[in-house]
Amino acid sequence: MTTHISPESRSLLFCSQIRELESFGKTQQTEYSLMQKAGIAAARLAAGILQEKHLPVLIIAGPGNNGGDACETAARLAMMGWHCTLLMYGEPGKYSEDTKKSYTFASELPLTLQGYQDLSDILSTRWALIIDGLFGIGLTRDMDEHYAELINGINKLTVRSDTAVLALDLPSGINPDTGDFTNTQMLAIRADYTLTFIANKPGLHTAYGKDFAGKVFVDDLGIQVSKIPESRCLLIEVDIEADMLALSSLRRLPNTHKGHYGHVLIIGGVQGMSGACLLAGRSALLAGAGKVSIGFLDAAASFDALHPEIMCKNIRDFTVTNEVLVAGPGMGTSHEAKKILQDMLRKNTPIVIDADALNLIAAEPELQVVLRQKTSPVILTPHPLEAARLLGKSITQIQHDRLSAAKQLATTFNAIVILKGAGSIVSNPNGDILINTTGNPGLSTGGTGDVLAGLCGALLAQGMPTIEAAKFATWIHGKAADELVDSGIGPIGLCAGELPQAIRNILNRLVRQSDFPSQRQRPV
Ligand SMILES: NC(=O)C1=CN([C@@H]2O[C@H](COP(=O)(O)OP(=O)(O)OC[C@H]3O[C@@H](n4cnc5c(N)ncnc54)[C@H](O)[C@@H]3O)[C@@H](O)[C@H]2O)[C@H](O)CC1
Ligand SMILES: [K+]
Repeated sequence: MTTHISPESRSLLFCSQIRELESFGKTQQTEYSLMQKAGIAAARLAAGILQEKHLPVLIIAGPGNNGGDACETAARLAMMGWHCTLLMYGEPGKYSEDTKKSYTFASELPLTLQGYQDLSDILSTRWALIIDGLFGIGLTRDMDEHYAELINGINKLTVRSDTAVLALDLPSGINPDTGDFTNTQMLAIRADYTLTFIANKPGLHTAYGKDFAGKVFVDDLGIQVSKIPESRCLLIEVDIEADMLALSSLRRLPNTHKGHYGHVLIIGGVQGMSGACLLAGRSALLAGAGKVSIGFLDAAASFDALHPEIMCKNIRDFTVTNEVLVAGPGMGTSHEAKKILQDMLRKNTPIVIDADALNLIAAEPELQVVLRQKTSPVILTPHPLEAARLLGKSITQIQHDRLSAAKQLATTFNAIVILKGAGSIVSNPNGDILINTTGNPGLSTGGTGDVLAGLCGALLAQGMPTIEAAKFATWIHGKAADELVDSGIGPIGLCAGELPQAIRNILNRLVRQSDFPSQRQRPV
């Protein structure tokens, strides 16, 4: 039996694909059923979390097969000597065959079986670990009152104690495909760890799923790898070996000059918003662009006191030839801004479109036509509100299914899209989707989007292919924030202006590691 728990399973499968694999798995003759394998893997992980100390564990079993996984886990933990209380929902008479077997197995072992009628003892006990087997991928309706009471009670209990929560398959209440809640009450069990079965799932890595899943582990339950469909939805991880080719575009040969590393032109900066352009420009500079200019829409700053290397002019004084454009930071949405953007979109150069440039495109069908016709590389970097404007939807609709929104933007505008937010989505018009793994709430502050746009521009300017530039920029931007937080800078008070130096460190480290075979290692 192969029960291998890997924290790094990058392929993400949708619910319909998991169901197919589940059906296939059931036809395979093996010593253990899928449910038994799930229980064995979960008990093993729980033992690791508890560091083998035999403390009280609460296992919650719901009415479906997720509840069966829970019974199986409780049974295995009881056999290993843990003090288990199994809180049962649902009626044994209505269980699936597998769940019935697991329930019978558990009920014959030394553990405390409890019904859900009175939660007062449950919610006042100091559990070392709570295992959530209430609902898995089968939950589609709103929560009945007794489930709502349990979920609220568990979340209140764990927020003020050191009780750890392990979710089986997914935190109950989270949609496996989208990361949104499955219910209009916005209820889900908040987990510290999720052990997901058969394959990793997109909903654990974006939107509310990212908040509620904690650290994700994957167990394939021994399903033959050859049966697992090739996924078009992957987690972004930078891997020195696998990303060698993309990183090679950042290597520098001795006999080169600034012209080899491209010229990034930031376009924006109306009166009162020039800081956005400075942030984007500084980011492009520290991310390695050979030359950086800012074309201000209003009176230009004469130079950037922090980085006098950046050339500052009025945008009307530029003749655009082969620069990489970053349009939008602090651009405003005036008629003049629209005209300039229209001009820039017509140039046959790569362009990163952010902030007000996105708002202008959302409001002006003429600009949409020009954008769709572009043949040079385009990266759009909307946050959810900008995405909502571009698609004529509400933010709630965008966040309800971030993957579909990013996909729709990419196909509508024939561009690579980075939909920002917890678990940023990178979408390719060909249908491939990436979900970012780095970043933290320290990024929820003004100017971080300008830094991302500048970074995208710099990577394009240095010759990285468009999809790679979007992927690396998203990952490195989040990683920079993670490293700043690790060193005590943030999440509270992390400033966008602190990101470019951290980005520079990461880029140089990645290139160094990919350059010298002896130093190759994973960039963790
Ligand atoms: N089938 C297998 O061999 C394996 C399944 N695994 C686990 O099973 C779940 C999916 O199981 P399923 O029974 O389809 O769904 P759930 O357990 O999530 O529960 C759905 C269950 O609950 C009922 N229900 C749905 N919504 C509500 C509601 N709001 N109130 C009350 N009841 C509700 C619904 O009718 C169903 O009966 C999967 O996630 C895995 O954890 C394992 O992978 C092992 C193999
Ligand atoms: K669950």
